Amino acid sequence: MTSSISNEPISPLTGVDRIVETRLPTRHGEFAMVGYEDHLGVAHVAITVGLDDETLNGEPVLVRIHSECLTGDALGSHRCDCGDQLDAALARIAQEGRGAVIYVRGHEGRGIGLLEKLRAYALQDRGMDTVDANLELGHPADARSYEQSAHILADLSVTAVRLLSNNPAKQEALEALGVRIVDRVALGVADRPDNARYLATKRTRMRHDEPLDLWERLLDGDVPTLRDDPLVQLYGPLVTAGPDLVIAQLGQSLDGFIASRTGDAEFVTGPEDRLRLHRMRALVDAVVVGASTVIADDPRLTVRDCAGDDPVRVVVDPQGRIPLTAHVLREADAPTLWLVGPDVAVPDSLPAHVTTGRLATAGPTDPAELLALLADRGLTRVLIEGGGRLVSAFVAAGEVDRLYLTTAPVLIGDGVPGLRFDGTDVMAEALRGPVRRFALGEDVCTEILLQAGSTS
Ligand SMILES: Nc1nc2c(ncn2[C@@H]2O[C@H](COP(=O)(O)OP(=O)(O)OP(=O)(O)O)[C@@H](O)[C@H]2O)c(=O)[nH]1
Ligand SMILES: [Zn+2]
Repeated sequence: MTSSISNEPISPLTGVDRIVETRLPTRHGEFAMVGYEDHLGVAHVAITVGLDDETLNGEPVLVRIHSECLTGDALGSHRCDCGDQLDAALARIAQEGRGAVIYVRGHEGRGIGLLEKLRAYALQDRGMDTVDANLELGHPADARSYEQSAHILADLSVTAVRLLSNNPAKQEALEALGVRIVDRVALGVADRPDNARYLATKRTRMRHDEPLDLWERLLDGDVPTLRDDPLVQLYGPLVTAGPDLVIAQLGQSLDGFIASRTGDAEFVTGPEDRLRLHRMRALVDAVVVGASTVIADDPRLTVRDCAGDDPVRVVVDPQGRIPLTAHVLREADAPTLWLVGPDVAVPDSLPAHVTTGRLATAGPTDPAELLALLADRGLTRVLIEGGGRLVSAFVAAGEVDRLYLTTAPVLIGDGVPGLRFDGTDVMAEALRGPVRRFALGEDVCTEILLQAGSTS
């Protein structure tokens, strides 16, 4: 039992009156707003964008039918996901440039009213789930009717809908009222600790969709409009950056070392930062390291801690120093591009996953030249992963768009330094950029926007 929705075709007797039109500037942009009154005297609003366009012509329109929820929408309650969904729906529609949010009043508490919903909350505080709480109070699990929504859609000349909802029963109820729904678009917002049980109940007992994995969505290039989700905040800009992107990263101690003086770099930063690194690998075409890093750490450079494809592993090795036993040369778990200087003798028979390329000199590699070499091979989204010298060269050359420095709460005292480049005499000339900070377990990852080219 998921709804008490009437299957009656929509009738003019239960129609809505269009009362007023105005505009609504919001942080998502400006919307048109239409106020309606239904036959019971309840007011509803449609918040729309791009619908006055003559070209609408039967095109499916992105629509959110949003049930009033004072606690979630207005008070920001985390007991439910309504506030996040409303925000995400407005953002999505604004982004698409066409669509409507129909805000249905009288739907409070799945149609049982505000005070009854609060009574249901009180029962849930004592352990009952959201369905049983409604039943215990003598209500159906879902008491909503969608007739006013169907009428409002008709009034807006929307004849085909892409419904933003995770609730198949809502789609069925609207279809029973004659609304043509061509697609149901998931409105994925992240679960929160406070609403996890409620959302789980909606999934198991009310047929709501399973949550979308945010990371999988980001990998697909889809950036959900969850402004306060750390995953979206940290990786969203990398997903939307387009085909050309150079990022660099280092994990270091609070006193600025990436390894001890013996070169031991194991566990400088914690597991959360390691996951961050694997995610960044998954978002680029190529991950670039210097020969010293391969010699010291023998890294695999693959994506293992999260879903995602392995990037091409690029080793910058102008003097041909890395051993043939290095993991990246020996193991075919991902393609490797081994870049060596003009005079380095490369063995004839290298494993099939290894390609070689020639650098112009045996001296320090010019970052711009290296990026051009990678671009020639179609590798235009690049992560400079380490070590300190390579990252420093890229930063100093002004070739890094975003630098990620994770600092761990550990003092090494002496060791392999992180960033070192020709400094400035006065602080006013020091390299700065807009920063964002992300707490990763005990570590702090600082992102600095360096805007490639700004320092050269
Ligand atoms: N009775 C009751 N209503 C609740 C509870 N939590 C949220 N609501 C109401 O549920 C309504 C929203 O319904 P949901 O089940 O969250 O979502 P939906 O509209 O069916 O589906 P989506 O389109 O995916 O959002 C709002 O009116 C909320 O006030 C609860 O524990 N009990
Ligand atoms: Zn709610």
